[in-house]
Amino acid sequence: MAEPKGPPSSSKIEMKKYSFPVKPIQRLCWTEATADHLMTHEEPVVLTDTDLVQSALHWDLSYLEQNMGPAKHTVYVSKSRYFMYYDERKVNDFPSFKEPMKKREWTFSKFVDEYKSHEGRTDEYLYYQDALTDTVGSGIKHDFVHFNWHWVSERKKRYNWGQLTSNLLLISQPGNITPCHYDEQHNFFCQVRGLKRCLLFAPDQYDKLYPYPVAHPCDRQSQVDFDSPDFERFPKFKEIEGYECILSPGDVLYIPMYWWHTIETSPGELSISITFWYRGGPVPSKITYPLSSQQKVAITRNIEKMLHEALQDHNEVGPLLHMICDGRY
Ligand SMILES: O=C(O)CCC(=O)C(=O)O
Ligand SMILES: [Fe+2]
Repeated sequence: MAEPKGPPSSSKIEMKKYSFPVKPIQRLCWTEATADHLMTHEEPVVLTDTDLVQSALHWDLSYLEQNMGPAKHTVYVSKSRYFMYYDERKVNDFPSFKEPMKKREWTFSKFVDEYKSHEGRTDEYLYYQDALTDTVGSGIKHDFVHFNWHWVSERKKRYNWGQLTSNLLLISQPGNITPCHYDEQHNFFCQVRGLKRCLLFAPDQYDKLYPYPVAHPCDRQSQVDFDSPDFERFPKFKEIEGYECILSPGDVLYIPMYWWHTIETSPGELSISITFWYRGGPVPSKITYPLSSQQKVAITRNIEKMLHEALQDHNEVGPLLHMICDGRY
């Protein structure tokens, strides 16, 4: 079968230029054997023809404004185009930590008003990021019920994933960027409106991406500034190699658990996306060795958490790890 026609490449739609090498993420009709092979091996793939969120492809700001209901929703406000996630529960342990963005709780119509008044501004940017819940009005409930739940639950069973945890609705201003991080869940990332460029890095690139310590509010995020990498602090970033795709409406990107990703909205237009996040499956009854990079990342997280818990001070974790390793391993 011929490869399905794809959206434009990043070189054709003015997006950020990076110096590291990237390979294309394959774009395949979900019924193809190669797509199934990639998913089975927890490798990313852009799936076409899933109809997963077909019923949402008509969503735009005015439809959402009329149908989202009166509840409040989370909108992040940032002084730059970067929206780095941080865990509010960890902020108090790091007194010098500066929140990279502010969290606001707004009704949808307040968001739309703010969105319109922020168009063209270069001092402040907005990014709506909230879970779809049953507070939404009947129009959106209807669209939600008509997502391709049959298809997605068949995928969950086939790949032995755990339960669906949430569907995050992401509404981005043109040009917004989510910096590089990994999540501890599998994700069917669905593009509904506009274009997004996704750069992914395999879990074995961990040492080249220098994540913040687990106790830090920016746990799971890379410390490397991709626009001007500090090669003295992060020398292995010079060896980074990634994968790239551009998503257009109807595309579903499988982002496997522990795969790093940074996502950029095209500068041309607003973007709407919906995530389907699934927990990892149960530990297999027969473990094979050597362990995968994913399993090793899980181990490092547990070691860091255990030391933090035992020492009760995140400042003591590094020195203890050095005491164990320096001159020994
Ligand atoms: O689309 C984005 O800006 C970020 C999405 C993301 O990180 C995710 O779905 O895991
Ligand atoms: Fe993510």
